[in-house]
Amino acid sequence: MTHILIAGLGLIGGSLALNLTSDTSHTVLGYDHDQATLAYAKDKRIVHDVYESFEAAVRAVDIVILACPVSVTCDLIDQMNDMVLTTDILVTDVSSVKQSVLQRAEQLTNPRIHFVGGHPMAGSHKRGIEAAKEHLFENAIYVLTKTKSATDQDVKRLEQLLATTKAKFIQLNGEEHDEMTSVISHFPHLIASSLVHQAEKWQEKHPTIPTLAAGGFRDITRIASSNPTMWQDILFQNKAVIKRLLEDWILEMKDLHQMLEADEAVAMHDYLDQAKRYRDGLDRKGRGALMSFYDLYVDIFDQPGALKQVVTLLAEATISIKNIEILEIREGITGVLRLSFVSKDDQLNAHRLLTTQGYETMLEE
Ligand SMILES: NC(=O)C1=CN([C@@H]2O[C@H](COP(=O)(O)OP(=O)(O)OC[C@H]3O[C@@H](n4cnc5c(N)ncnc54)[C@H](O)[C@@H]3O)[C@@H](O)[C@H]2O)C=CC1
Ligand SMILES: O=C(O)C(=O)Cc1ccc(O)cc1
Repeated sequence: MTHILIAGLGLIGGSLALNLTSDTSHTVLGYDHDQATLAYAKDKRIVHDVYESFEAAVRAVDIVILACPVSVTCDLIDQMNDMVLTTDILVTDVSSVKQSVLQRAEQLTNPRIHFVGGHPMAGSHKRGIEAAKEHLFENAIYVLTKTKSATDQDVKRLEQLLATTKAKFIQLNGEEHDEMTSVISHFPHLIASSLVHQAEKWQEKHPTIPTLAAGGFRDITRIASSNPTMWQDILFQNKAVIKRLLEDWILEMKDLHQMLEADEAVAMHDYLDQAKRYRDGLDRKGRGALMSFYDLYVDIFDQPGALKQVVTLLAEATISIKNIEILEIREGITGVLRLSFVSKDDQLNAHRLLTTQGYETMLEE
């Protein structure tokens, strides 16, 4: 029997708990500072038992998963270092930022603790245990980072433990991780929020702005609806990289301003074209750092009956859909469904099936 502690039973900790309890050889314990979260976790059997004391919980297990906000995770590593432990413990985390966590982990002097950094690169805009989902990490990239207190065997053990998540593991060092996640996750978050602020400011002049905010604006600002407390923590924990990206971004915006000022239409076209090429290529390169899928666009009419029809057709043909998004649709008017599939085969089979049924579809190549 492996005894596992999850410290921080929110969206990520709760989702991992749901995975780990599905294996009967695991006893999963939970620790959180929020009483209601502990009560919910126990009541819904998301964990086998809960603890109000972090130290008591650590003493009861062989493996600890730290799933609190990044700054709290750093403090918990320090607390574990001061504990007198009688058995070896494999410790990992789930933090979106790695260097600040690894810095603490590399300072560990407690010989009982073996630390492997972790980051499952999937989530949602929701927070808290009630949003936890067992399948949250399916096909997602799960980054692992070895520290000097851990062996390759520890990394393997963690991969085996987390195999039920169906995530894909890769190893990166902290610097690589923080630079890459800044580019594709943390910094875009800041920009999404700034676009929303811009819309809100312009709404003073044009009150109908929200009515016009259609597909493009909604697509690019979706992540601005995420948990502000968590993102504030991430941005400050990864401050050095974010500041560098922000400086580059400001220079690039100045270049764009200059192109308009000087009527450099060709340069602007090239800028947009180069972005389109790179963006189009991302989906073809298989799974990115955040997941990429094989997409199919389908024209539909008259929601929600039409949506049900498409989903039923695909379900009957056992083609599984990973994600559905409705783009720019209003009741009773033509709309576009974006269906995402995990494999190229599913995408092509869905394309064939729906076109033979008379649907107008477009494959994202
Ligand atoms: N939300 C997302 O999409 C993703 C988040 N992460 C990382 O996962 C970690 C957790 O994020 P979420 O689960 O989304 O947040 P969450 O807000 O859903 O859960 C955090 C949990 O930690 C608990 N907590 C907070 N401070 C605590 C403290 N001092 N002592 C004990 N418990 C405390 C909260 O009560 C809550 O249950 C963060 O480090 C985040 O960077 C990683 C991948 C995706
Ligand atoms: O929903 C999205 O697009 C996300 O960006 C989810 C997410 C949030 C934080 C992470 O560290 C990893 C993934």
